[in-house]
Formats: sequence, structure tokens, C-alpha cells
Amino acid sequence: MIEIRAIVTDIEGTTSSIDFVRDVLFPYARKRLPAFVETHGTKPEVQHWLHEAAREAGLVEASRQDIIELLLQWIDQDRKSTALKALQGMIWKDGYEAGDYRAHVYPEVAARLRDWRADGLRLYVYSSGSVPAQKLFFQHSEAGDLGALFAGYFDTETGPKRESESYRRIAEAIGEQPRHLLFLSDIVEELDAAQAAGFHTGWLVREPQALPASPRHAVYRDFGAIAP
Ligand SMILES: CSCCC(=O)C(=O)COP(=O)(O)O
Ligand SMILES: [Mg+2]
Repeated sequence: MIEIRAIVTDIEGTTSSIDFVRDVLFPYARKRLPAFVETHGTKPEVQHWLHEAAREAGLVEASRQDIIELLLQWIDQDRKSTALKALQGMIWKDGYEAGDYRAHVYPEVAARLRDWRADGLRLYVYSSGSVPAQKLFFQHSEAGDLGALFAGYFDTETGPKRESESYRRIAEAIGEQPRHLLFLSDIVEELDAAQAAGFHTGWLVREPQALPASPRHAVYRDFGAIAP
């Protein structure tokens, strides 16, 4: 018998719409990034991630302007850079706190997360968004503050989402064998990596996307259909 003890979920395309991230969060960060770097660029945490971005791009002796342009380019490319995601998270904080937006979650998600918690399952997030950005996202969701439902958060500091070693690290951090863990995502390469590490997997293929013809993972239209 399969015994799932904890669920690890992706955000974009899984709990929440890709449109919200692409049409609200990314433009918000894009517009404010130059002024944010100019104003906060000497703070150690910001400086650290600016250096990391330059290092990732192989830029030597890059000016602040060079790094700003690089980061804007990465936002346009939706590059899953840990440094970019950390800086975006710092910028999004202001937007959430000012009430400029609330994070989208699909209509059934909050109720299902609560059901699973009530059934004794532990819930975790694994997203390319930084851990602080993930926490803000669920604290300021359209369905209210969902932060207390989660026992922990993982981002790409744990490792890339398409590498199975990242999922082994997550299982170890959670303290469960992978066979007791279910990973939910909209990206098949992430699911393949989780499956290779021994996780159960659920592929969220939300309307109006076509259902895959011969899927390698259990496919769900929404969280309502998932019965761990
Ligand atoms: C919570 S952060 C906003 C989303 C984001 O920047 C991102 O890259 C989400 O990617 P995911 O791994 O959740 O598909
Ligand atoms: Mg996703």
C-alpha cells in the first residue's frame, strides 16, 4: 500500500497561474529593479546576489549598470537564476505589503491544502522562486494567509528542479523516504527528476491545456482530483 506522508508542491502552473507570475510579478520586478539596485545595492544581502548574478554570467569587473541590464534580460527570458529570484523576492515584498497585488491560487487549492493538513499530511513548497518570495506568496494569497499550512520551503539553493539529486536532498531534509513523498508540478522534466529519486508524482495539466497522450506521471486537472 502506498503511504504518502508529505506533499511537496511547485507554485507556478501548479498551485497558481503562470499568467499571474508573468503578467503581474515579473513586470512589477522589472519596473522597479533599476531603482532597487541603485538604492539598496550596498546592502550586504543585495550585494551578495548582485555578485552571484555577475559570476553566473561570467562577467568580470561588471558595473552596476551592466548587472542591471543582465538582470532585466534574465527577467524577460524567465531565467531560473537563484540570484535573480532572490532579488525579485526582495522587490515583490514591497508590492505585497502595499497591497498592489495578492498572489493567485487556483480556486480549489486552499481547501485541498487544508484537507491534507487535517489528514495529517505535511506540506512543503519547492519552487524556483526564492524561499522568502514563496513565503510572501502564500502569506498574501487571494485565498488569505496560507503560510501556516506549510512545514517548509525549498528553492534552487537546494539544487536545480530538473535534477534528481535535488529531490534526494529534499527527502533528507524532510526526514522521509522518497516513497512516502508526493511531488506536484506542471513541468514533466521536474516530475521525471523527482520520480528518478523515488518520489510519487502528480502532473498538473490545467485547463485549457490538452491532456498528454501517454503521460509518464499521474495527470490531474486540479488539486480536487488528487487523493494521496
Ligand atoms: C513564489 S515566486 C514566483 C514565481 C517564480 O518566480 C518562479 O520562477 C516560479 O517557478 P516554479 O518553480 O514555481 O514553477
Ligand atoms: Mg511550475
